[in-house]
Amino acid sequence: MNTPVIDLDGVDVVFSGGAFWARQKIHAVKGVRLSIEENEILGLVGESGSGKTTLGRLCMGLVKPSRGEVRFEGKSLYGRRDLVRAERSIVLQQPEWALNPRLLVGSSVSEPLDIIGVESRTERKRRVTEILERVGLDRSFASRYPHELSGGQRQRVAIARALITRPSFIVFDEAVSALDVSVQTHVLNIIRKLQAAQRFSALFISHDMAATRYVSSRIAVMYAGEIIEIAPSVTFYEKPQHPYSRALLLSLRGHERTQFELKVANDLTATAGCPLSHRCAWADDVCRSIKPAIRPLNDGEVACHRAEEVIQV
Ligand SMILES: Nc1ncnc2c1ncn2[C@@H]1O[C@H](COP(=O)(O)OP(=O)(O)OP(=O)(O)O)[C@@H](O)[C@H]1O
Repeated sequence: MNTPVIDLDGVDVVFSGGAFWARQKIHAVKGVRLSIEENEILGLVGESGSGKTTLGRLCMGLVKPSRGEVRFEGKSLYGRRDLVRAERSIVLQQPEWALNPRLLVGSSVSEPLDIIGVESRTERKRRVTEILERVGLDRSFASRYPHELSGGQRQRVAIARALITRPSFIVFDEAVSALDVSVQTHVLNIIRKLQAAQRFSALFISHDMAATRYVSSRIAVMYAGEIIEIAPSVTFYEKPQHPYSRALLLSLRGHERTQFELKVANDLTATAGCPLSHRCAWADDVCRSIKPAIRPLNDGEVACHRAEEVIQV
């Protein structure tokens, strides 16, 4: 088997939060084991505050694990100066964070070429034109300023900037969430086409289950810092194995009543058992007292004592 592009091995992240007179520990990521294979887009879904962005930042080497290890192409991401930054890129929700308002689009898009030492003006121009065309913008956009563009066009420029060095791994963190639905579909199609052309691997972080399905080959569900289900996209959307994943999908399909109280977001009441037991209609005494470990089931992995029964219904 090939070495995964990204490999998280038992990773924890603990932040210090709160006011200085009442510091508290925030356990944002807990014991995560996850790998992203070559040429794969892994979708990461979960409620606000579940730890998705922290996981994305871990994969970029922007957050240091408090425990465990993050490997990029088999090598630890930390303490290594030889890992080239241009091999990993990130696309955020607000393209404004990636684009300098005082720079022409062409200059913003070509900037990352400095990291890989592309100095020839002709070559830089050629690469900018090529990548702009790949995101559906003609060469005239290179001589415009970000404020002259629509939100969707700005996000396409941010994607072009992230991809110009041909990174092998990209994090899309809520990259289409701020766009109108019709523009969203257009940008998702561009991501799919670019992935097919440049064959990068990616972590696609989103609240939006439909957008995630559209681009991802596998789905991971996060809750309170933990991965509670991972499965191939096809089977996940047909037959999710965790009651929480089922509830997320039912709410997507417009069902208001699910076995979960999805509205009680971030109610992380401490329990010795399953962290979801206080919200789950399936929970029994075992769920309330013993924490389920994530385990293989069918063609995925799930952290639920009663998953075999859940998938029968
Ligand atoms: N730098 C930080 N310092 C302290 N706490 C942090 C930091 N970054 C994140 N957190 C906390 O870690 C937890 C997970 O946050 P994170 O942003 O990873 O979640 P998320 O699932 O991406 O949420 P959202 O969808 O709202 O962006 C939250 O409780 C958050 O407040």
